[in-house]
Amino acid sequence: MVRSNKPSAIGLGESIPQPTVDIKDNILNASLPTGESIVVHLYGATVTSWKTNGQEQLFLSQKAHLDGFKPIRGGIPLVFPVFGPPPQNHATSSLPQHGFARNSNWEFLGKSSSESAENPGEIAVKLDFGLSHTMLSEEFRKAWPYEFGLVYSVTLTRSALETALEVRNEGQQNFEFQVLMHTYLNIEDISNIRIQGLESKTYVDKTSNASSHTEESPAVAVTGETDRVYQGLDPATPIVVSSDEKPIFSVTRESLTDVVVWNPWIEKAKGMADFGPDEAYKNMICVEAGSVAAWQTLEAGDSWVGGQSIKSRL
Ligand SMILES: O=P(O)(O)OC[C@H]1O[C@H](O)[C@H](O)[C@@H](O)[C@@H]1O
Repeated sequence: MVRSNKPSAIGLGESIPQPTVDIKDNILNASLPTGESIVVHLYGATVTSWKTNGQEQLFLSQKAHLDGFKPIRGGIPLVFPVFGPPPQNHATSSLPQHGFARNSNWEFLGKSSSESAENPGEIAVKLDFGLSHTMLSEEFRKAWPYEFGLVYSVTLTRSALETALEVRNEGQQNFEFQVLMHTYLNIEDISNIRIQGLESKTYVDKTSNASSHTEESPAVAVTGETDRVYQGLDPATPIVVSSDEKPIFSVTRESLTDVVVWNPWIEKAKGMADFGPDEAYKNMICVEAGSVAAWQTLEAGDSWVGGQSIKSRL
């Protein structure tokens, strides 16, 4: 999205209402003058709420731990530097499933607001979060001893939620990483949901021995446990989630060519201690933009940026 670099109206004597940003107990609340809002926990830099028109767009388990005890079950946990259980004999082998970003304490780097170039008067707010090797627990630093810096930007506009991650290699050694924005979308009823934009793409089905398939459906329905890694997608082609044939979310990406579609369904939902209530699997679908089918190599001194933009209730 193109925005003007106009400075914030505050102090200029202009009357454009500005976003509000509060931080309390390591939780940030930001809202736009038009009413849209987000909540971000410094633990994991996890976005746990995104409201538009008074409606919650992200799913958060009622049993999610919000005290730093374990990664937050819901919202948008960030997966880095490994997706899933780490492979053996790899630099990430000693890390937990999905790495350390979602279970480390990030710092708030600051906020900025800007005016939409397309719709003057429409204000967006961007919150930046940082995590570097010096901030990791000793355990994580030992398990992945690279000198890195992450800057995660969460931008709330009137029509979208954008999340972007910059990965910097600040050391002398190259490193490999995977990244994923594990977005839990809030839905009314999984039986009415269809996902478009995946047809003819190859996917690995993690529920059946990582077997490889080609998606045949132009509108994928979720009728049982689903855990698929779709690969090699064009990031500019939106993944559209519809309910009762009405589009409710559209996800475009930048530099993220894989998309994971996950729903734990009945048994797995019951088996997760932090997932609740049991039937809540009907109210969520994870559409996760990432780069996970292969490894990104980042050379010493280089940086990489990837992100997603989610539009809701289109
Ligand atoms: O339980 P978690 O570690 O949060 O992982 C939750 C899920 O994340 C992704 O969607 C993976 O593809 C699934 O295999 C995994 O079950």
